[in-house]
Parts: sequence; structure tokens; C-alpha cells
Amino acid sequence: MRKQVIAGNWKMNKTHTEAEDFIQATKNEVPSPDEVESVVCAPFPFLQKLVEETKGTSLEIAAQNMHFEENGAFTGEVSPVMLNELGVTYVVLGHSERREIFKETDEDINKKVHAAFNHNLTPIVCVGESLEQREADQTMDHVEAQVKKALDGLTDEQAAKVIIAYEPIWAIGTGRTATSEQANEVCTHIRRVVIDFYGSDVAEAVRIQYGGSVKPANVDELLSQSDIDGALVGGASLEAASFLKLVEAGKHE
Ligand SMILES: O=C(CO)COP(=O)(O)O
Repeated sequence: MRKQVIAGNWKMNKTHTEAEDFIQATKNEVPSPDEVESVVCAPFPFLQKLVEETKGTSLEIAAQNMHFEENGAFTGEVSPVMLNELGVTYVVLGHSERREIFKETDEDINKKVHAAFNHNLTPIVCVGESLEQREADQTMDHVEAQVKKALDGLTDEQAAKVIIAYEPIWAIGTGRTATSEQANEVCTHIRRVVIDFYGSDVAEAVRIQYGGSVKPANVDELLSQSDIDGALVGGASLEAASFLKLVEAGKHE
């Protein structure tokens, strides 16, 4: 039985005070990590404080991106060494907003995945198709190619630890959720791709999240699917009460 991972991706939201208030309201309320992994993916300026404040609690703090190099002339970037030093445990890589707006390529994302493992960070790798691709029946091929490229060159041990987030772009921030069947169909396909590359033991261990307009009202249905092992949540993770409902749902699956 795979443990569910519920991650709130705040994106570029919240003031410092709002971030603090959220953490105070949730850090002692989330279930034990034996039951569900509860993660908040916060903007860089808040990470150090939030990691300190959640020490000894079951709430984990993640970054939303990083560079793949350890240091150098990359103005405005943050390195895996810095995140590891802060005590961050997970990092979101290849979110569709990074791919689309900031032109990240599959090659960049693969380098970042390797860099994450080299620095003791667990990557949450995002994949997903656009509406155009879904309508042209290219979803499976596109997602398959993204997964293969992101995981290329990992050892079995590393691949088993990757968290893959399937986020159809048309469902992000639109209120339009994939049906649980649509979501599971793609997550099952992703697991098959992992079987082809790394065998069934690794594929059984890999956690696959769904993301895209997840909220307390639809989370149970999504998490009850056979190949969905958690959720990556934007809008509905911004309020403490809503986030707590989502992690609670993860506990029951
Ligand atoms: O992009 C997402 C999480 O990474 C999903 O965002 P929403 O939950 O706001 O649709």
C-alpha cells in the first residue's frame, strides 16, 4: 500500500504574515507521516522560517523550483545545495507554469531531477497535457514522453522515490477537474511507463499524484482511484481549513 502525499502548491501567493498564520494553524493539526505525507510548497523567501517553525511536526516544507547547478553565474536562481542546507525536503520540478512561462525543457527538468537526488531532495515531477493535446488524442503519448525524459538515467532506488504529479493543464486553476476516471487512466499509464523502464517493484513504489482543481469536495473520489496516490493542490491549499481537509482525506485512502 502506497502512502498518499498531499502537497499544497502556494505558487506566488501569500505575504509573510499570511504564510506564518497558515503554518501556525496547520503544523500541529496534520496527521502523522505514518498515515499521510503533508507538504507545503512555499515561495523561496518563506522557506527558512517555515522549515524552522515546522521542525518536529508532521508538516514538511517544499520548494517550487530550483536550478540544476550547485552554484555559479545564474542571477536570480536558487541551487539544490541552498535548499538542502535550509532543510527543505521536497522540490516541485517541471510544473506546467515553469514549462510554459519560463520555457523549461524536458532536458532541464531531467537535470533538475538528478540534482535533487544528489542533494537529498525528493522531486515532485509534474507532467500533463494541454487541452489541444487532449482533444487531438495525444495525452498518453505526450505524458509518456515527459515521464521518460524526466526519469532518464536514474537508478532503480532513485526512481522508486520520485513523486510524479499528473496535472492536465486544462484543469489547473480552471475549476474544471478531470473526472476521477480520466485522471486514473493517465496515472495508470504513467505507472506502466515506469514498469517498462524500471520494472514492477519500482513502479509499485512510485507515488503518482493528481493535480488540477482538487478541492475538499472532490478529493475523496480522486484519491480512491487505484493509481492515484495523492494530490498536488493550488487554490484549495491556500486556506488552512481547506488544506487540513485535504490531508485528512489522504489519511483515509
Ligand atoms: O497547478 C496546480 C498545483 O500545482 C493546480 O492548481 P489548482 O489546484 O489551483 O487547479
